[in-house]
Formats: sequence, C-alpha cells, structure tokens
Amino acid sequence: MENKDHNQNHQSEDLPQVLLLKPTPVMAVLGEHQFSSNKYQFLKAWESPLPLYQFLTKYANSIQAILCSGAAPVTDDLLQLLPSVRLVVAASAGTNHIDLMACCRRGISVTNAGNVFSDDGADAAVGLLFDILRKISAADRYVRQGLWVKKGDYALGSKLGGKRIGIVGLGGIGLQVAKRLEAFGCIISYNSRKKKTFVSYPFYSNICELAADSDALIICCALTDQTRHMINKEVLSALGKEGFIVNIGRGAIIDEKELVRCLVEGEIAGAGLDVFEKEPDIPKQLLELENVVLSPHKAVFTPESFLALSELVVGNLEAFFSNLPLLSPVMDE
Ligand SMILES: O=CC(=O)O
Repeated sequence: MENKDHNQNHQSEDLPQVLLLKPTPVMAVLGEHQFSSNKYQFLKAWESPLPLYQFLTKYANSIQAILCSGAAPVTDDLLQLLPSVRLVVAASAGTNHIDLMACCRRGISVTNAGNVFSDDGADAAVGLLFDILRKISAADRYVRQGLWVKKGDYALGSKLGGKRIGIVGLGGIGLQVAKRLEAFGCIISYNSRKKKTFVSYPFYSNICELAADSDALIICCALTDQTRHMINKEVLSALGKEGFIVNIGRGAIIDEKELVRCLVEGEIAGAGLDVFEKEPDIPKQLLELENVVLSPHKAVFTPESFLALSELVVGNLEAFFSNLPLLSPVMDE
C-alpha cells in the first residue's frame, strides 16, 4: 500500500510553507496549479497518510502561514504546536474560527476577505428581506402546489419602500446593505461597536432601542464574545409582532431557540436566515414555517466573489513574504 506524504516534494523544500488543514472553497477557484505554485509549498493536511498530529509535528518548525476557512478552527493549541507561524490567512470575512487573542499574543498577523464579499453579501441580505416581505418563496410554493387554482389568490406581501431598517454591524457588508435599501426608499438606522463618523444614519448604541424603532433588523456583524446571542428574547420582543429579521452574519449572534419560539408563536413576523447555530443542522420547526426563508450559508459566495477572494489570498501571501503591508489585515479594535 502506498503510504506517501504527497506534501513531500524535494524541489519545494526551501519554499515558505503554508498549511491548509481542510480544503477551502477558494482552492477550487485558485485551481490546483496555484496550490503547487513555485512560490509556496502548500501543505494539505488531509492528503497526508499521517495522523494530523504527526503531520503537524513533522512540519512544526517550518510552517510559516496557515490558510484557513471556518471548517477548521485555528486554536491556541494548534498555534502552540506550530511556533514558526507568522500569518493566518482567513478565506472568509468572519474570523470567529480563529483565536485572534492567541494570534495577537504570539505576534501572528491575520488577514480576512476584506471587502471582497461586501456586494454579494449585501445583495443576499436585501434578497432575503425582499423575499420575506413580499412572500416570494412562499408564493412560489403556493403556485407549484396548485393552490392558486384550488384556493385562489395568495396573501399580500408588504412594501419594502418606507420600511425602517435597523442594520446591526455597519462594516463593509452593512454599508452596502444601507446603500441598497436607501435606494429602495427605506429609512436606515444602525447599531455598531462604535458610531461611524462618515455616515449620517442615526446610531443606536442600544440594540433593543434599535429593534423597537425598526420594521426589520438586518444582522451583518461579526460573531464575537460580545455579539454571541446579542439578539435575545428582549431584542426580539422589542422588534415585535410586525417585525422581520434577516441574518447573514453568524447563526450564534441570534439566540436561535428564542428566535424559533418567537416565529412559532407569532411574536415576530418573519425571518430570512442564511446562517444557523449548528450548521448544517437547523431546527426542524423552521422547515414548517411559511414566514421563514432559509438559505445554506451562501450569502457572500458567487463565482465572482471567489475569484476576487483568491486574488486577495495570493496578494496577502505575496505581501507577507515580501515584507510589504498586508492587503486585508484584521485589525484589533
Ligand atoms: O460567511 C462567510 C464569511 O465569513 O466569509
């Protein structure tokens, strides 16, 4: 039986080593030729016959960078094993799978998807909002099931223009959501870690107050210790029976149990959800609700955004190994 570590390539021994723990979708776009480039040695842990720990130990003192996605967390324990790592490149906007404190403590730089996902993420958020307000997916099911013929006209949806929209997280994606929804005639307010001086939208430091003053909340912020379950029972009840929620951030920003209860009991009007607490498992009750639109965590992914991401990933590696400023560093705030 062949027991060869395909990562072993004598010609590439002197190249900077970049570890990949699991395949990341960006690989499909970058193509295999990039991953056997003559600039870096990409070490793909899953291709090695060695158990992971042994594989990591073998390359422990030479791996200088990690290219990662949410599928494989970068923990303090992992970094402890790899003392030569100086850069973590996240092929995602969110960095909740990376122990940022540990990176900071160890002097490791971190990059993410920067703004390459902002347009597609914002398009998806607006699409989900449109869908739940105008009942597009629900009406589609109605027609397909032959209910238009049997039962007559479908219930009316609600107009997007004029709605008060509370954006939670006014980063790259949140700003693009605001821009799009302003064009539809919506009234924008936001909550963020800090008030942004470059926008004139009303800032709410209190998320409950934002919810109470909004017809819909759109969650675009990062998942951190501060934002985990930030959208809780209190916030949902402030949003109220007529209120909608869209989440393209991370599932755990919302207390999902509470969200499901509010949807089932009619305490909020509807939800458009791209992300969930235990993906890809989702609470079964959501499948039965007509006022919920579900999407399999793909808001920011298009072939175009992947292409832009792959260029950014390569750009960050090149910058790092040429001692130039990183293109999309994750800043400490
Ligand atoms: O969810 C997608 C991302 O964080 O890039």
